[in-house]
Amino acid sequence: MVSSSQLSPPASPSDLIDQPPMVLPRGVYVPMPAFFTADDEIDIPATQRHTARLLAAGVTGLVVHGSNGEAVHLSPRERRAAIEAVVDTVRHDADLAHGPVPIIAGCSAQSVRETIALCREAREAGATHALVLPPGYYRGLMDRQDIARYYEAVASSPSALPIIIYNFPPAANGVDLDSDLLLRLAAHPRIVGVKLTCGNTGKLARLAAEAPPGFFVGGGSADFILQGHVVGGHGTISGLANLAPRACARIPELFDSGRAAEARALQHEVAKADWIAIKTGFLGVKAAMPMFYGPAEASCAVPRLPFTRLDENGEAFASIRHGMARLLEIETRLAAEAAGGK
Ligand SMILES: N[C@@H](CC=O)C(=O)O
Repeated sequence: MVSSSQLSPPASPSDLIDQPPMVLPRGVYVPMPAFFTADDEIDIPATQRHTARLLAAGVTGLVVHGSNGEAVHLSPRERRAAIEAVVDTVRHDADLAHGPVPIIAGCSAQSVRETIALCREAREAGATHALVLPPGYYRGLMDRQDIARYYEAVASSPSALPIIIYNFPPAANGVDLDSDLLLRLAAHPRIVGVKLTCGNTGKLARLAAEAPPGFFVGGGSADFILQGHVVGGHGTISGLANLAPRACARIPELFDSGRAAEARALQHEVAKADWIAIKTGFLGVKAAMPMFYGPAEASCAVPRLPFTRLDENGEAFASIRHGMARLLEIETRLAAEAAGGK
């Protein structure tokens, strides 16, 4: 799924300073869950297993510490450990024939200073980009100028990584950046993309039309991959791709090869399953891991307190079992086809 050779291999932290921002290739980016051991520590082997499986599925890039990754539950030391586990797997992946993989770290904080510090730590751990929510805690005191100042100051710091704006209003106290502000920010040379979890495909179309070349306009949920692609978006950064990376990638491929009806039919299935993932959030994605990857991954379903794993006899779990069954069939078929084609 990587379609660009513009990326250089993961560099040592000092190499990344002063380099031009890496352009994100079109494709499927996966915001990974955080995995915990029975002792509530970061589960490095589970993190690496999942990284390897996503790479084998051909995903374009990985996101550590997005909303699916329980970033707000992690200490700085744990954030670093998870990024390093992913970076290490990517660097040593023997099957990685398709080139370097962007590793995007969630680096959201409320002040410019703290956000830059998170970016610096993520860069030192090997991340290539930072995914940053607008600050929302003091929403009532902030105007557009403050939001613009926040992003431009972070992006201008030599310590920061290239920035991807994370427009997800429910996670930012309702702050929803419009296309005028996003286009202003896209002009900054180190603000290199946006994840639109707001689901506003009109905004997505305006950005695809008017953002500078190389600015990545990504949908932020799997339920509008086709809609975003048709209007010129560059891909998706979607939690559902943890479970069905091949189905997510297949939608634009079908469309581009002139099979629009099949692309639409697949998008319908993905959107139905994604609605379950949207309603159950990271708990649902985690709960579905053993369904998609086998009972040995049951420990992956465990979140950090105050959350608890979904009750296997409860309604939410039943909705996952039923609502994702068709997607599981499709993903299994696509995986078999890929294996057969090798
Ligand atoms: N629905 C979103 C949630 C966070 O951005 C996703 O799919 O990742």
